[in-house]
Amino acid sequence: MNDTLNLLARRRSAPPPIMKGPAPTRDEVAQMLAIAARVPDHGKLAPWRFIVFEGEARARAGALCAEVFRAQNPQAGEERLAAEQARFSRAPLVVAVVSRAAPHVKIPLWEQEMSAGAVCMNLTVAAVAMGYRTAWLTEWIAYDRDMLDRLGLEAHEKIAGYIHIGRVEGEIEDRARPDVAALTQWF
Ligand SMILES: Cc1cc2nc3c(=O)[nH]c(=O)nc-3n(C[C@H](O)[C@H](O)[C@H](O)COP(=O)(O)O)c2cc1C
Repeated sequence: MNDTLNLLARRRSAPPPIMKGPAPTRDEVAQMLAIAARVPDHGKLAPWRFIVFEGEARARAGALCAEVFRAQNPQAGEERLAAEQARFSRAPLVVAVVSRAAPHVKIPLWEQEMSAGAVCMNLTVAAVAMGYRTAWLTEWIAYDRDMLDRLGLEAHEKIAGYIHIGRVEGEIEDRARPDVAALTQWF
């Protein structure tokens, strides 16, 4: 297998809590995002955008998580609030891929949203090819309107994924993979 196939055949996610720095450099991030944006995109709409959380910005975003969580769960204990404060700090870098899909005369919403999924996967593969490990997460912060407002998402925008990126030493045990033959029909 060549390097590309080998990467794709072996890639697997890593849990953010075991991710270490250093974070990708600004140049590396720019390269990752350029590759991430190179996806099939019916109508050339670029129906997605990025929000990058790095360094102290992760703590600022975490403070928003804790604030929203506390407002909605007044009984929340200090431990839970500390976990919310740390939500964006588990990995050295988090990139939110935001779907900007909107009604269009020709291009269905579904196709625009799938393009955002492709962006997430391209970003994942680019980061892994650069020596990092990743986790594509959504969690409650992808669906809570108060949180999305605080992150500056417009009403029609959605989080396709928070791609967590960092360094992990050693191998990570794989998960069971689907039986592809059982899922494949040769028509
Ligand atoms: C859109 C999307 C959202 C996901 N959100 C979560 C999540 O919030 N929490 C989680 O543990 N896994 C989540 N996952 C699953 C992981 O990203 C990942 O697929 C899985 O942990 C292992 O798969 P892999 O090793 O092939 O990457 C999500 C996957 C997708 C596609």
